Amino acid sequence: MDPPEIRKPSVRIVTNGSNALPNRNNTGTAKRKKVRLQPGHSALDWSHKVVTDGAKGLLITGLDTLVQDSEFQRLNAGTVMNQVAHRIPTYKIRPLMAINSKILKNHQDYLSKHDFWAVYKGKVYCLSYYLDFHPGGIEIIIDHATRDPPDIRGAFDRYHRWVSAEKLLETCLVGKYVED
Ligand code: HEM
Repeated sequence: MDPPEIRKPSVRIVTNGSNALPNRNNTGTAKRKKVRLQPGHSALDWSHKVVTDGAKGLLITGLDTLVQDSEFQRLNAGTVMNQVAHRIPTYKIRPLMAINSKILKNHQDYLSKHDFWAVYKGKVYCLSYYLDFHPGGIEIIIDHATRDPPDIRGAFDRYHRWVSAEKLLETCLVGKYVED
């Protein structure tokens, strides 16, 4: 018996010649583009860093300048300042520290990336250490986090709604974002 005839699909697949995926795929999320991470920067390495350094509050940069910032002192008088002075990890401080756009801008050193904070769902996170672990690269986060308004929630959801940022950045929490 002759083998069944194999028919070519009638749908023509059109590419732009660079193997790029279309701008939006059928799940409604945006084009995916992974970067090559440095050795020691896998998701597993990040989980380890969170429970070691993060738990001790060591994943937060810029605290020395923060406590001297008069705008920060104005917004966070009393019990919060006390906890910061006692070096309580910021993710444990209650009520959360209040950060406005003026304070945030002093911690968005996107050229050296040594002190980089971003707003996600109304909370301020320190991404200085996480940036090198981000599978989508550093620039895309910096680009969105330095826009006005600064909340990266929309962009985040367009690329990976399924990722739990709150969990990944649990110990990178600086405080809550407040309007000026
Ligand atoms: C403006 C904000 C952000 C944008 C536009 C963005 C974009 C991207 C892109 C383009 C990728 C590569 C997608 C792929 O090919 O898999 C990616 C992957 C990823 N990003 Fe982001 N990202 C943002 C913020 C964040 C933040 C704050 C976190 C962590 C808390 C994060 C966690 C991840 C993870 C875990 C992956 C891997 C997802 C997977 O493999 O399924 N991203 N991101």
